[in-house]
Amino acid sequence: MKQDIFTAGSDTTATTVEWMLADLLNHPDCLQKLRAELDAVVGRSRVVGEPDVAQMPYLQAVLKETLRLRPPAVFAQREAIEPIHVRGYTIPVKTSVFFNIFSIGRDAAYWEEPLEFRPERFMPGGAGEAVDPKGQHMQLMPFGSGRRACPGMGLAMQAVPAFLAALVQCFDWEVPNPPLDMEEEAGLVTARKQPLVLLPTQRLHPLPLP
Ligand code: HEM
Repeated sequence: MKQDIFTAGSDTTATTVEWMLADLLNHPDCLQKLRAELDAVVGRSRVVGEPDVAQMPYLQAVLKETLRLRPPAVFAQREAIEPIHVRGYTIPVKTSVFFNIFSIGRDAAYWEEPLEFRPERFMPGGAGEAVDPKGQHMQLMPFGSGRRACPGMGLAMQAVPAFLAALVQCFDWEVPNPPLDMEEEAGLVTARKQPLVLLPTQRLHPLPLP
């Protein structure tokens, strides 16, 4: 059980932080907006933390957009406990059924220009404004849904954006060899194919040395 929690909770969260940062670096206008929100809500005299996340709608939108476009867990699996009829097909009892979380988030029937990284779609007035990623809306279910949905989703929705926000607040990030390669590695967790190599420059000094 402990092993399950560590395995399921470490790669997923680390990968999400990496993709968030990479997508922000590819979209400097989004990075600027996030910095402006950080300056307004937190300022520069302390490090952003989990309690700030609720006051930062743009940060939350960046997280949701990353989970839509680059969900770390690409599918969820269930077993039919009785025959199910879907669109003229019958799924027999005991059949494994896979939900393609990756494709659902990129479905053009639900998401305008689905391959574009656009956190604004989750901001007030955007088409995704009311869409909750925690398994209530089928067009976005990065944590799965139902009784076996991810039990770490509440933690992830707090800790991941707080960590990313601290990276953006405390450092400027330079891409040594632009453009960033955004290819995905096939696997249980969709990691970056190439490691995210960046050069950090300190931007604020949250823990001044004595
Ligand atoms: C961005 C972060 C995360 C994402 C996207 C994610 C996604 C998922 C998904 C899609 C599932 C399968 C759900 C289903 O079948 O309906 C799952 C299961 C699970 N997750 Fe997460 N997860 C994340 C973070 C975490 C964290 C932080 C923990 C623990 C601290 C965790 C623990 C688990 C466990 C134990 C399961 C298996 C649940 C079961 O089989 O009943 N996850 N996760």
